[in-house]
Amino acid sequence: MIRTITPVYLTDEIRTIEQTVFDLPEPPDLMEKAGRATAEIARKYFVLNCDSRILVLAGPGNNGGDAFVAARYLKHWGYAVTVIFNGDPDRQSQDAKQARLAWQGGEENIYSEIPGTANGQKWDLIIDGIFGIGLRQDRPMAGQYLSWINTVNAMQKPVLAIDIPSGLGSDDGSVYGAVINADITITFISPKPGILTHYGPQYSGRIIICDLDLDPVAILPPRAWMINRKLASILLPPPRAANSHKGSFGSIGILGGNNGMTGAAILAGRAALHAGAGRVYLVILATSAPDVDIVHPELMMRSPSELFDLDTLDCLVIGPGMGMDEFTYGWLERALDTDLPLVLDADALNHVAFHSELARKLKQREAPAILTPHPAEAARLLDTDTAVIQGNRQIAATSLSEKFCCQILLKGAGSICARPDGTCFFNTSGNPGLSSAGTGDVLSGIIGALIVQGQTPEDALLLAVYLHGAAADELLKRNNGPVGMTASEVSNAARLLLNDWIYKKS
Ligand SMILES: NC(=O)C1=CN([C@@H]2O[C@H](COP(=O)(O)OP(=O)(O)OC[C@H]3O[C@@H](n4cnc5c(N)ncnc54)[C@H](OP(=O)(O)O)[C@@H]3O)[C@@H](O)[C@H]2O)[C@@H](O)CC1
Ligand SMILES: [K+]
Repeated sequence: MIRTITPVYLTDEIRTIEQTVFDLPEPPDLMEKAGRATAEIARKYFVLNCDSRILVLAGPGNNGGDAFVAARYLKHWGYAVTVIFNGDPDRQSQDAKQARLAWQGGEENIYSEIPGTANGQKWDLIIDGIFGIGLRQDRPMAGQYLSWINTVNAMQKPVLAIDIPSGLGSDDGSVYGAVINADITITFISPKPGILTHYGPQYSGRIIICDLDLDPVAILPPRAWMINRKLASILLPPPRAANSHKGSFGSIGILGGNNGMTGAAILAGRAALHAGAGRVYLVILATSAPDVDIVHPELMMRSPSELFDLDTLDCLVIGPGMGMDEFTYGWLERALDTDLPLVLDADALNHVAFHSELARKLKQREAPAILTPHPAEAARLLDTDTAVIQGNRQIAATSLSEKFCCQILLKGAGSICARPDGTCFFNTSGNPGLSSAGTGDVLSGIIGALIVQGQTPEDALLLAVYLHGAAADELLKRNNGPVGMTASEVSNAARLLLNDWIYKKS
């Protein structure tokens, strides 16, 4: 299954692939392919005509080499192209030098500075080839390159980034000084983690992958992949059999909703219903817990002990709005002692972070568990701070997975699903509309619902994360967000989408 989906490589891995290709008896000209592909994307995706003026920024390395090649093709196709380059020609690689000379061989000029900002009005497209995966993170960006990036961003013109928006860390998605704000990023060989997570989704715009006619998976087995529509469709449950019954779709228990937070448990419960669970048992811990959810009376209310006495449960979601008192500690301990698949969210994670005996139980249990921390919860679990988590989300997610021997979903822009074997998946759906209270509760309900319907916890997690983000994207399309998007709407939209996908309506 995994072989058919899109791999994601770290910079070192891309370098290994590149070196393997260069060591071939007759290596392909990767820079020529990369530059030409860039020019083709410019022509295809941006509104250009024969009068269009294109500004190409070429940096000192091979990203700049790609830019020179792109400039040559675009010029050849009739556009007015201006190239800016102020690197040291003597320090260019052989390929980049050749690309520059081929541009100059066409008697074209090279300028060392972007013409004054007043002239910024004249560009129809800006191509960013300043830095790619070779951006040094130990050297703060300064001087002319910092100024180029700020100048381009201030122009607010269409921007195509080559390989990765300049200034973005290709492995971590951090901002190193300043970052080009791109409309489209054409990325080579594989998408880089940095464009998929942290600040990447904000600055990369639409991502177009160009494999340069290589089969990277055959060269280097990947350790990370993208979660996209293609992967989601592979993971979908089959259409329901005509003679199915509620028992066919499993029973989920959800425990949370302490005083002041009953909504969290209700949201998770409703989401589990919408995602197709056959039976949903809900424990609302609040002293004034309602006997029934009037909107969804299908939810079966139970006390905690009644829940644990059920012999039909297939998965337990524990934590949404649960609170941190000693009783909840006890219920979590009891959950960890079951052999049910568990989804641990919110305060269940905080309990694990603060009580080493719970962490030990979690690590030692044989049944699977999924932990769904947001960055602050992840920081507590790793005993660090949020900035460290966000500074390298992939490392944080894999460290958590290793530490607790569980699957981890590190939430936030570009959510990461990590497995204890060190592999991980980057989600590509979702938008800032999800930044509101309750969306995490909905997600935990969806994950659990897919598990009780028979999916492996691994598959359920990937599909749930993508579905949850895609539901938010649907709401965005209909202008129900990002401002004011609610968790309940995400839950409803997820149901629509899941049915659409399973029954191939879209
Ligand atoms: N891999 C592949 O298979 C393929 C790769 N290709 C392309 O090559 C790109 C990678 O090229 P790359 O390795 O030359 O690095 P790149 O991003 O151009 O930057 C290095 C230059 O920037 C400089 N520099 C760095 N940090 C800096 C800072 N903070 N502030 C200031 N300067 C800084 C650094 O200076 P130095 O450290 O040497 O002093 C050096 O001059 C890749 O992204 C893709 O576009 C394609 O052609 C086809 C296949
Ligand atoms: K770039």
